[in-house]
Amino acid sequence: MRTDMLTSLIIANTEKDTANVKTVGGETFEPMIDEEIRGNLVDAFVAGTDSTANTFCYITYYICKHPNMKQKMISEIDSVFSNKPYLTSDDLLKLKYCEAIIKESSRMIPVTNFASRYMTEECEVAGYKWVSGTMFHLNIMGVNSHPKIWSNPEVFDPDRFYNVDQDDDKNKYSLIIFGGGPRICPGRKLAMGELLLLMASVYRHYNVELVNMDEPLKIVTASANNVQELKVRISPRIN
Ligand code: HEM
Repeated sequence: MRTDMLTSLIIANTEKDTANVKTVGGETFEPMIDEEIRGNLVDAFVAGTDSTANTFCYITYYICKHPNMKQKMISEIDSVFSNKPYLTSDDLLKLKYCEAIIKESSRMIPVTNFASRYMTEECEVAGYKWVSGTMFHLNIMGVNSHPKIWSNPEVFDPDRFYNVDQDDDKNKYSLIIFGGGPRICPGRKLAMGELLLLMASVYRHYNVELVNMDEPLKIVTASANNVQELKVRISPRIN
């Protein structure tokens, strides 16, 4: 069997031998019908395209504004590429400074400002009782720029995430670009892999510069923070 997403959706919960129904802990799981498979694919395209494309624009903007950091990133990319024609998934794990840049760019401008939760039961949050039917909006932008959590939150500084313990509480709960809990973004690992590969592939071969270094990033905020325009000058690198 191939391991692509469509195959995985088609064979999900399919017993290979006889029956098409699987029972786990008394619950029955059946293969998805075509509409469900289509729905999952549409979800992935809708949630996974603009999010990653916009994040790549934020990254481009911030590193072009900070030439020293850009140079450090390029040195890392060159050292991991070495003389290889392409990168493996293991190589991507070595791009620690690039990963820090992705996180810091997303902290400065998250793709979405809010994640929402609808309470189906009465609950207690922050010492208050809330009735069933309450809708909570998690303020992602607010958390990612909270001065109690981040020193100088308005300053772009990838070192916040470079060579630090990724599992400490601050990293786990204070940077919520992908949401959290059972509804956390299911595409987060794919998105990180895509962004690392794109950064490495572009900056290995090209110089990218902002056409106008003084122009602020033009963003239109709807459900996502969409980059309206980002003019860059691209030229081949001379190695
Ligand atoms: C940089 C890229 C991305 C960012 C910043 C991002 C961010 C988010 C956020 C904040 C949520 C809400 C999570 C929550 O409510 O706790 C979400 C949900 C979701 N994302 Fe992503 N995402 C990205 C890429 C992707 C990709 C590549 C895919 C799929 C291929 C994807 C598929 C989804 C889906 C299906 C949901 C809804 C999950 C649910 O409601 O159970 N996302 N994403």
